[in-house]
Amino acid sequence: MGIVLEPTTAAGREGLAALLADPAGALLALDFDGTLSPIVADPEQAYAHPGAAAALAALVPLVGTVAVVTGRPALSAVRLGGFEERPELASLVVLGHYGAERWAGGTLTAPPPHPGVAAARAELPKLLAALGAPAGTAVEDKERSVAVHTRRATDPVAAFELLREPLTELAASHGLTVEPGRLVLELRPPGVDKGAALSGLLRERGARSVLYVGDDLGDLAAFAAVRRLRGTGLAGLLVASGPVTGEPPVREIAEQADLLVPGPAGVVDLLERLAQALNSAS
Ligand SMILES: O=P(O)(O)OC[C@H]1O[C@H](O[C@H]2O[C@H](CO)[C@@H](O)[C@H](O)[C@H]2O)[C@H](O)[C@@H](O)[C@@H]1O
Repeated sequence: MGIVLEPTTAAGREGLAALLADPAGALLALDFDGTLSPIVADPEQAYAHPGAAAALAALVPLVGTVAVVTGRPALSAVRLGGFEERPELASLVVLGHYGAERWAGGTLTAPPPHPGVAAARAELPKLLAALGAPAGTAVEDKERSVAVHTRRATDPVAAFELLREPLTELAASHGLTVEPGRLVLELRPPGVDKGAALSGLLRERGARSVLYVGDDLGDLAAFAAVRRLRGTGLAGLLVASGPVTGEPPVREIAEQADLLVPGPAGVVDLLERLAQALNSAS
């Protein structure tokens, strides 16, 4: 079939074989930051890899469903991904805010905002000042959540550790949860995660196989869902995107993956190889 992809696990090889044998029954789901887009200092500048939208567009007519599952607001991923500029991506589904939002067919559906987010956001500046958060600590207002980034601090890991517990307490005091990620602590409403989001979409589409690609702690819930569903007969291939920007891959993701690819360029290469294999089989 002309595809050089070698998952390191038997389950991963089964997942890949099922996807190639029955593409109409497959759901391809990918995280955004660190997977389709490189990790950069400014979250507003995290544009997708130049080949990402084209690679996704090539797969749309070949597989059952193509989706992006992200912690970002869905519209932020749509914009940075350049998804709306490609008519071939009209059927792309983007699940944003860990599944709380859904963008499909150009329309966004989302629940009302959790009141705790506005309250936590209002208290953040005073708390960060009281904690002596170092220069470079940055607040990303995501509307349905608020994220505190430490990547631009002189010692990003020390800043992350300084803020971790107090932000967890602030979140809890407003009925929110803290989602840790790559040098980011996000205060967001509980009750949704990428595992529930992915499982729901798999059910909705009646998918018989799934490929999920992720790079960060927020993707672990999706990895866990695929591992659980494999026990019920769904075929699944778990791919880790990493390392990126000189950072090692997130350990738990790399450990649980069936295949490791080198960052967004490696993800795009993987998508192109899949499309090539499916085209040559049809
Ligand atoms: O679920 P994802 O699509 O992976 O989104 C997770 C978070 O990604 C973004 O932050 C990360 O990428 C930034 C841009 O490269 C980087 O500066 C930051 O250090 C990373 O943590 C995004 O800003 C967050 O809102 C997302 O929740």
